Amino acid sequence: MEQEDKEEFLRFANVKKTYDQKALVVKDFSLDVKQGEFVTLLGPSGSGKTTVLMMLAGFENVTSGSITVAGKPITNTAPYKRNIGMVFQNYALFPHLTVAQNLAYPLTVRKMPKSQIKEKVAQYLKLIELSQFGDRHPGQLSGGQRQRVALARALIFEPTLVLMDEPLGALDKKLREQMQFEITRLHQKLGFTVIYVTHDQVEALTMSSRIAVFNEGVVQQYAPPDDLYERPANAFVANFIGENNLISAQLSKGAGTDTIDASLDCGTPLQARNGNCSTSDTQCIISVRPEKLVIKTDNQPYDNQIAAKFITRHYVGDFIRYYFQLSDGSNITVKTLNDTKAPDFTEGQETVLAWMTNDCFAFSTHSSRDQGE
Ligand SMILES: Nc1ncnc2c1ncn2[C@@H]1O[C@H](COP(=O)(O)OP(=O)(O)OP(=O)(O)O)[C@@H](O)[C@H]1O
Repeated sequence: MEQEDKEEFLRFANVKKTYDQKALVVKDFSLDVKQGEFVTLLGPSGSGKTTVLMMLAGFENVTSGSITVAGKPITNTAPYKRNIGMVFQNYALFPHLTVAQNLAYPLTVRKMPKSQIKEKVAQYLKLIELSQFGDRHPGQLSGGQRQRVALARALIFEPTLVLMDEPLGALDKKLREQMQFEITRLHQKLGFTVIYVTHDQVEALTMSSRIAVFNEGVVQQYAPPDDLYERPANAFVANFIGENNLISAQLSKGAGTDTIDASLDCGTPLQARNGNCSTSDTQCIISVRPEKLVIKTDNQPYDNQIAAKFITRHYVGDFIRYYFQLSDGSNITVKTLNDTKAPDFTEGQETVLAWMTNDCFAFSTHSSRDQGE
């Protein structure tokens, strides 16, 4: 990937933050971002994502640790001198100024000559395809148009770093998708570095070059979207990103190796890839995604299989979600494409589910990265 050749641009090193001098809301945050990357912070509510952005922007001080941009510490630099663009969910446009005046504002405060400002505003209005709307006020625009103006205003002074905190949170699904496309297009065209916060996993997976999954102020995994989805580092990430069946099991052998033998609590033996189990683990959590499970209808061989009882199925349009129960009462979900092969069952009917070892992980039961590590 071309990003690999680039220098580290932004670096958080062991950043900690407390608001009340008691509890750390950011416990030990370290992250390297390369120039031009699109990095998303993803995590449950209250895990410290906005706090990290605020410290980077300079609106909150850092309790300890350092933040450097292009090798220089910025923690003592005033916010307006950090040259960082910001986009928030609520647009934050000046309602009494026209669209063109809103765009001109960051250039005026930077004392750019008037003729250049005019040129630049026209260029950015064109970039966001709102050339005809320069004389309107924000109140005369749709939500999507307003957010495009907010985006252009954050970019017009050519910041090297742009922070976006839930920028599309107020938009409906269709507009959101259009704006995701728009932000990606501008990012590719202009080459700035983005630190993005969202609750929307699909948004994070489709837009980011790398995602940092947060829990309780600590990064659990920092990786490109496909790695995160296909190779979660621990049970927290496996559970947080996408859907997963997480089933408790006993380790039989192989905890120090790449492939593990285990038996589910219902007694069924299986093989799994070693997610992060060590030789000290005796129990583990088996994770297998619903779309990797197959409802057996023929004799095609699979590495693992298990008897299950059909409970119900939900029609979701392009796919069907089946709910089954294992003999120990635990539940398991299967997702299949809604095609002619999607089977029908009656409630309580016995069937067999199957999957490949490669699609299945064993994770330690005490594996999430926390402050103790
Ligand atoms: N100004 C503040 N004063 C005191 N505590 C704060 C302040 N801002 C945030 N917190 C606390 O810090 C923790 C992290 O909050 P933060 O907003 O960074 O999380 P988040 O991951 O962005 O959450 P969300 O996804 O809900 O926006 C929370 O427990 C929150 O209550």
